[in-house]
Formats: sequence, C-alpha cells, structure tokens
Amino acid sequence: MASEAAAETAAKPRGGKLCTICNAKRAALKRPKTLEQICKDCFYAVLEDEIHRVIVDNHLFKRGERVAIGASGGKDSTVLAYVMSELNRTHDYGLDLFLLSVDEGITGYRDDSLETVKRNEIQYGIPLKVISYKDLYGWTMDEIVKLIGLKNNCTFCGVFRRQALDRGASLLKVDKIVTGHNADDIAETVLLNILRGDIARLSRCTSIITGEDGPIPRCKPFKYTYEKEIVIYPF
Ligand SMILES: Nc1ncnc2c1ncn2[C@@H]1O[C@H](COP(=O)(O)OP(=O)(O)OP(=O)(O)O)[C@@H](O)[C@H]1O
Repeated sequence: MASEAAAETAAKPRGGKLCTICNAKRAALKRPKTLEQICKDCFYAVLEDEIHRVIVDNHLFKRGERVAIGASGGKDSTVLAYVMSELNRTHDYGLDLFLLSVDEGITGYRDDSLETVKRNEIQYGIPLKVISYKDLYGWTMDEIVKLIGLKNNCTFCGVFRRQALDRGASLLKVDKIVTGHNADDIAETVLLNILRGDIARLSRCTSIITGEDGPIPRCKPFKYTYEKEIVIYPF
C-alpha cells in the first residue's frame, strides 16, 4: 500500500496541482468556462471536442459541402479557420473549406489583417478569396467616410459587408458560410436587443444557423465558446 502511494506520489509532477481531467500532467490554467484546473493538452482536447459536439448535435454540415470561413484576420475567425481545418481532418467531415475575406478598404486596419489571412491560407492550406468593396460597389470605406463623415459609417459598412460575404460565397459556390461569432458576442446581441425592445431580432439572434431562407445559410460553430477561451487557445 505504502509503495503504491509512494509510486503515485513519484509519478505526480512536482509543484502545482494536477490536471483534473487527465490527473497526470500539471495544471496550466483555470478553464474560464468551468473553472477546472487543467493541463494544456486537455484544454485543447476539451475545447475542440466541445466544438465538434456543437457541429454534430446541430447538424451544421453535410458531407461533401463547400464551406466558406468568414476570415477577418481577427482572433475569432483565425482560430475558427484552424479549428475547422483540424476537425475536418481528424473527424473526416468531408468538407471543402475556403477562406473568404471582405476588404472594406480601410487603410491601416483591414490591409493589416488581410496579411494575417494570407498567412493562414498558406499555414492551413485553405484557398483564400478576397472580395473588396471597391470591386463590388466602386467605393472603399475610406472614400465613403470622406463623403459622409464618421456618423453612421458603421451602419453602411455592416450592410455592405453582409452583402459582400453573400456575393463572395456565391462566387465560391459554397453551401454555407461560418463565422467566428462566439458566446460573448451572442450575449452582447441579446442584451442590445433587450435594451432596444426589438422582440423580432431577440428571438432570431441566438440561432446557431441563420439565413436559411436567404441565399446562403450562416453558421456559428463558436456559439457556446467563451471569448476568453478563444484568446487562450492560440497561446
Ligand atoms: N472583413 C471580413 N471578412 C470576412 N469575414 C468577416 C469580416 N469581418 C467579420 N467577419 C466575420 O464575422 C465574424 C464576427 O465579426 P466581428 O466584426 O464581430 O469581429 P470579431 O468578433 O472581432 O471577430 P474576429 O476576431 O474574427 O475579427 C468574424 O469572426 C468573421 O467570421
């Protein structure tokens, strides 16, 4: 008995708590979603597994579908591109993945983040399509702001981006678009719609698939993923 206990103690890494999942490696973080103390490997595994379960349980994709990942070059969509390509490979979803970026024409902002997406194209081996406001509408966002000023420019940009994503998706002939909207984004939208008293939007805004009646449905595989965990993941 004593030797068993000693062996167990010896096997435990020194200093710090053990991971509550594998009980073998040292805990590296306290998981924001569950407050469990877990190791790095278990964190990657549980997070990817949770996203896989969300995809499967909600029937987000069918085998053979072409899927465009809305890639802004920000943290959410960059992690989404990586996780989608990993899950597609390890779980053999049989999806054809594409990166789809909208270039709004905002100097010093989108030109920088597009460089990230171009690197992702090479790193993850997913073909990239960039679609610009200039090509679609004849105007960049910089030119629009020069004309209308900063007031309401986000409204223009939001409407244009939504349409541009649809146009890009139809050029790529994809069946679905996935975006990096996470649980925090959705909570924020719920609060906003409550404050605005927008009952119609309130009932729609938590759906994991939207636009099924429109040209191309949009899915949110990160609907239940905490923003903090998306930030931790690449580190
Ligand atoms: N310019 C863009 N081109 C393609 N997809 C975009 C673009 N902007 C936003 N998206 C998509 O919409 C999602 C939500 O965008 P939002 O502007 O709220 O950014 P965010 O929450 O900061 O996400 P990210 O970190 O990916 O930029 C992004 O994760 C991405 O999938």
